[in-house]
Amino acid sequence: MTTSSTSPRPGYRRDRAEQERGGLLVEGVTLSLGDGDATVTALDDVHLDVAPGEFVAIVGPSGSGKSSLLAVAGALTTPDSGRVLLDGVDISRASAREKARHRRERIGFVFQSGNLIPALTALDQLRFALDVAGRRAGDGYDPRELLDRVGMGHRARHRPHQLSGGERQRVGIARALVTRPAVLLVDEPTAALDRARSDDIVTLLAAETHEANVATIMVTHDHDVLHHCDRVLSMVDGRLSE
Ligand SMILES: Nc1ncnc2c1ncn2[C@@H]1O[C@H](COP(=O)(O)OP(=O)(O)OP(=O)(O)O)[C@@H](O)[C@H]1O
Repeated sequence: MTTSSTSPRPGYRRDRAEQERGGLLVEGVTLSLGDGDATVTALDDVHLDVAPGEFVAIVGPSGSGKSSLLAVAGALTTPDSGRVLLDGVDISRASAREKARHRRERIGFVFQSGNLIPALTALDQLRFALDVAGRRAGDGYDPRELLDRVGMGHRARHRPHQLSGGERQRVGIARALVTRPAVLLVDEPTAALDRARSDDIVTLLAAETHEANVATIMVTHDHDVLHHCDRVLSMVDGRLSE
């Protein structure tokens, strides 16, 4: 697809000043993976603008580049070209140490099945995330209040093996949000859940995106939950479109 100055790029909604103030801006990002003849263009001139409090879903076939986009937006992979701005700061060219700091302090990740630490209670999962980010009491959300907010206050002392899949996912969402990140990156959150639980979890993600005023990107194959999202974008062959 060709973009020109007269046709807005997919995912661009806000003016420059707003983009500089907050949220996530992916600007002309290209990423190749592999070597020599086996090189694949995983991301091909991708533009994406997600405002604070906005919930954006990305759908697309297997191998289209969705995970690559999350990796670039989460400062896990450095793009070949383009920029990734978090609250107006370009994180794509930061040093490895700076990127790690952004991941701990400014970016929340939610994975398929919660990815909780087996030995820790639900409450300690959140406390640990605050510790790792170097946060003190009052700096970030109160872990107990946040567990209540995601409907898990009554499971605060339970360990992951004592929780259902949906409950683990709720704790995973609370853990990702406890540091008050600017961006929440969510990878297939409903893959391990039945339809009713899936709907509950994405309802919660939508509510928390607005409550925490975080810029959320969710990659999903689950078309039944898309009505909870503010915007749905498609990824095909490394290109993003509305
Ligand atoms: N480490 C790698 N080395 C080489 N090619 C890779 C590597 N990781 C991914 N790719 C390729 O990059 C392209 C994009 O992959 P990506 O995992 O981002 O797609 P996806 O849309 O997330 O797929 P899925 O829905 O199956 O998770 C694919 O063609 C994939 O084969």
